[in-house]
Amino acid sequence: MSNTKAERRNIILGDPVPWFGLPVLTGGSFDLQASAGRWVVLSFVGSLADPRAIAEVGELMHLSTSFSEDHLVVACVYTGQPSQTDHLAAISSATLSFLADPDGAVSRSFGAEGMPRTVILDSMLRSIADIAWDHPQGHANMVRNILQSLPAVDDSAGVPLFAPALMVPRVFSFDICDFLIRFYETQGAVDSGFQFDIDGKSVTLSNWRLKRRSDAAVGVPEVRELIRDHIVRRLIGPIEQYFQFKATRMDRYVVACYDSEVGAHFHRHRDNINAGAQHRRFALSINLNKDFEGGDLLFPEFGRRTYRPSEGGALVFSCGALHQVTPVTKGKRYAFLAFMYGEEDVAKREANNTRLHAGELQYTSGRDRLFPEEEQPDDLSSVA
Ligand SMILES: O=C(O)CCC(=O)C(=O)O
Ligand SMILES: [Fe+2]
Repeated sequence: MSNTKAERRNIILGDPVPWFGLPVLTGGSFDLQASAGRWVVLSFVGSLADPRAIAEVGELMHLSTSFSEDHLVVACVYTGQPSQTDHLAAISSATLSFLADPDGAVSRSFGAEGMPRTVILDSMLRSIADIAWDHPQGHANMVRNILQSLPAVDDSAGVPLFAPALMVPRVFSFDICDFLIRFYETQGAVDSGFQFDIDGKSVTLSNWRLKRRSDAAVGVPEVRELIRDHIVRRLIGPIEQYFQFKATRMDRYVVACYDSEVGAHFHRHRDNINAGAQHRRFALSINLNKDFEGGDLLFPEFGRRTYRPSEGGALVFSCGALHQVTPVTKGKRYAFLAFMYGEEDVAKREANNTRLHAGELQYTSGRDRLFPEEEQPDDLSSVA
């Protein structure tokens, strides 16, 4: 989303900054929302032709090499149309990227019009520093001092951080867990794709750098019923009690497997960002086994603490939360995965059908009901 109409705006320290997406000069794209959960350094350097821009970027490049990508990332934002990008490809890294802001709209929205500057964000994408090139103590000097003084994200709040996730043990019995693992092994699984938005519409593509997992969709009515029944009896209550949300719909019943043999993992993402996924409210992960290493959930905005549901236990979290699954390093992690939402989201989901690329599964309300007995036959509901 390149915000072409953005007005000039000054950053208010402490406030969240606007999310944006921009192309990376060396290929791919940068999404600010997916970069949360670490210190983010946005350096608006103006035109690549400016010799000072080259000098400032040199300083940032040097600095970026001393940090890990879980701690800090630097993105240098250029305006105009840079012609030579080969040397940028050579110095790009996990902690340093170069973004194209051809019409300067994003730079303007960060107050960088006229005076290049570096804005530093915390793990929740709120600005903690705004350093202009004309800073009296020197721009590069100030940036260096700040970056070197930043604590680990885990220590950045001054108190221990916990993700707003609900852990509910014993939703599935061990027998159901074993049954679902056998179901996965006998039914056969397919490579699990990652959703991208292309031209405003969502499409599922395979990208093993972002996600490596195999999924078996649960289509058999009796198995779906077994799952639905346990979720309704054991999980809907706690979700309502602790999150004040009545989940009445659930979809994407999948048994997933993360296999250490292929370094299975799921990179940082949010579940409700894509055009066709905005109806999703809560994500549900139920682990089906425990004999594996790695494969933990992590919510980077709340530090590097990891979360692992017990065998048969559920972890429920907001689809708006940034999360990732760490690589499985030993054995296989099996999990039942689904998304939950409510009656008010059905219309949104139906409308989202037009925001799915051809070939994506179109939604029809019905099979996602958690309380099918409450379904009103159409002919009755239309009787005045
Ligand atoms: O493996 C998990 O527990 C979470 C998977 C996930 O984040 C997703 O499918 O969107
Ligand atoms: Fe997810």
